[in-house]
Amino acid sequence: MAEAETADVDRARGPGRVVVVIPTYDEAANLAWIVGRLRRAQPGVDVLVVDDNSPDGTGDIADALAAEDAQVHVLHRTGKGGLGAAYLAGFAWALAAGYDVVGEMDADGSHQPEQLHRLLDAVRSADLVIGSRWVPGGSVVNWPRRREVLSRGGNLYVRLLLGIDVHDATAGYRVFRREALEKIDLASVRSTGYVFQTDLVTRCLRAGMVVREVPIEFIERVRGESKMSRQVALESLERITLWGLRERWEQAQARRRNRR
Ligand SMILES: Nc1nc2c(ncn2[C@@H]2O[C@H](COP(=O)(O)OP(=O)(O)O[C@H]3O[C@H](CO)[C@@H](O)[C@H](O)[C@@H]3O)[C@@H](O)[C@H]2O)c(=O)[nH]1
Repeated sequence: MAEAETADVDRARGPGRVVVVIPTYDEAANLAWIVGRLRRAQPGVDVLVVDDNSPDGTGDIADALAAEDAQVHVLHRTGKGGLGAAYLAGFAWALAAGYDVVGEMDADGSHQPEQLHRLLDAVRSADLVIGSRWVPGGSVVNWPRRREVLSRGGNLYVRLLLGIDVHDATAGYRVFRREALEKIDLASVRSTGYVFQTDLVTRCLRAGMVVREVPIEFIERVRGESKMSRQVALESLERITLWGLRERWEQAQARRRNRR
C-alpha cells in the first residue's frame, strides 16, 4: 500500500459526516488492526462495528475499542444473521444518527482503509461508489485462480442477466450518500446474505441513481476465515437468476399490454 495515500485524510470531511460500517463475525484477530488503520487513514471518519455475537469474542474487542475512542461505535446483534442483515441494521443506526455518507468495509483487511479517500472523493458526484476489483486499475492479491474466475464470472452473469453497467456488483467496499439509502426503502430489502450487495446496487440503478466504480486493490485475508461458502454462493446465484427472470417476464408483460 502506498503510504502517500494516507496524506489525503482530511478530505473525509468533504462529503459531510461519514461513518464506515464494519460487519464482524469471528474477526478477533483482525478487528483492532483494521479499525486502527481506518482511524489513522481517515481521522474524520467514524466507525460502526456490527457484531453478531461472535463466539471468538470480537464483540468484546469492539467494546474495548469504543471505550477508548468516541468515534468508534458498536452494535451487538444476538446471533449470526448474515452479512446483509448486519448491514441493514448498521445502515438504520447510521441514518438515525444523522450521517451524510455511510460506508461498507470488511473487517479482514481485504479492503484498504488507505484507499477510502478514492471512494469519498467520488461520492461527491455520485449516490453510490463501489471500490471495484474489475475496472482498469483494480486488482486482487493472493486470490486463488478459482476464486478470481468465480468472481469475474459471477459479475459477468449479473451484468448480462440484470442488464446493469457495473463491473463489480458483488463488491463489499462502498460508500452511499444518505439520500441513496433513504430512497432505496431499506425496510423492503429481503437479502440477508452476500447477495445483498448485488441487490443494493441494482436498486440504486433502477431508481435512476448515479453509481460510480473506482479501482481498489483487494488483498485476500491472512488471518481468520472467510464466511463465504459454496452454499452462500449458490444461494446468490439462485436469487440473481430469479430476479433476472422475473424482470424479463415483467418487461414482456408490459410490452404485451402496450401492444393491445
Ligand atoms: N455481523 C456479521 N458479519 C458477517 C457475517 N458474515 C460475514 N461477516 C463479515 O463480513 C465481512 C466479509 O465477510 P468474509 O467472509 O470475509 O467475506 P469474503 O469471503 O472476503 O467476501 C468478500 O467478497 C465478497 C464477494 O466479492 C463480498 O460480497 C463481500 O462483501 C466481501 O467483500 C467480514 O468482516 C465478516 O466478518 C454475518 O453473518 N454477520
